[in-house]
Amino acid sequence: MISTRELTRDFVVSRTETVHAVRGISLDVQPGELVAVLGPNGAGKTTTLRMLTTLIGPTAGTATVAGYDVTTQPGQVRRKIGYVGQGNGAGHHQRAGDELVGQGVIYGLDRRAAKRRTGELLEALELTELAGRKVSELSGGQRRRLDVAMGLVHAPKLLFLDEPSTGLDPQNRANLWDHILRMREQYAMTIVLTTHYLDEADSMAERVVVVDHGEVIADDTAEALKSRLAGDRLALTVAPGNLPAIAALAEKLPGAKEVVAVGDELSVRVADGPAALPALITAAQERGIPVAGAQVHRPTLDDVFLNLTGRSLREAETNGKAA
Ligand SMILES: Nc1ncnc2c1ncn2[C@@H]1O[C@H](COP(=O)(O)OP(=O)(O)OP(=O)(O)O)[C@@H](O)[C@H]1O
Repeated sequence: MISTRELTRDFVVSRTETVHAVRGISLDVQPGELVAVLGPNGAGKTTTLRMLTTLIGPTAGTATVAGYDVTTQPGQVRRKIGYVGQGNGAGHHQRAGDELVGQGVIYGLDRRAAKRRTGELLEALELTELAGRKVSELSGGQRRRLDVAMGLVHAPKLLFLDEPSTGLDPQNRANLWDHILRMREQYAMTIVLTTHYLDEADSMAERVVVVDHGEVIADDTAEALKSRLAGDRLALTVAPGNLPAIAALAEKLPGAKEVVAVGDELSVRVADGPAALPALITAAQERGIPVAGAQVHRPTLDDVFLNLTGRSLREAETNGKAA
């Protein structure tokens, strides 16, 4: 569905400064995949999406989207894809239903087909009762759902969503996601989205592409990334006097690293927490070391990012760091 090779985009900001926003991204997306592109502010996510949706051209490299080349066949690409940008495009004084019909006509549907499609989408996104409302009168969550409908009016098989849930409260985020996943089933779509919500990428996407400083630094399922790059952390509570002995046992666990004792707790990073924990407790019992408490902490995608870059994605977000 998507194939890029060394896709690159520079922005010349002044005679002395060029921003290397995207530095040679090679990516393949198969039909039906749901891919989340994750990275801190300024990582190059939006720029990549803008190239794939033909809004801007690459400086170098190639990209084929839905069978067409983004540089030489942008018109064909646009007809095949849907794009929901950040803070999207519905006109504020238009009525929601009219906006959708108008969008359908722009995409070449005749008025009747556009109205039929509008009815279908309004229903699927639970907006039917709001069709007569002006866009400016919709809530943030409703407006975002309308944005998604706008991107789907011409029934694309490939949908790009740029930070679809940014600015929504948790309830509206969950609701938007319900709708997106339902639409995906209904229309058998491939979806590529950008997000900086770690939990969202983790739970929704089957595949996570981590981008930093304009490059892909990891690309796999969230589960695989977490177990390969971060591992689980075991935390055992024992009497302080027993910490050295239990630390020695922890060192022998498969894939053990970062063995740290703090207070009465021993922490160790292992490849497979649920398997390692009973093994460690058994070994402790055999040596007569009582274990007062034990927990397995599964890693987050933030642990993965930290592991890859030495920075936390959350910190990078808070500081608003740019590439
Ligand atoms: N039109 C432009 N002119 C100059 N620099 C740009 C332009 N668009 C983007 N950039 C720069 O390119 C880099 C990548 O920006 P991009 O918007 O792709 O990041 P992002 O990962 O989408 O970030 P965010 O999560 O904040 O949306 C940033 O340093 C940004 O300042």
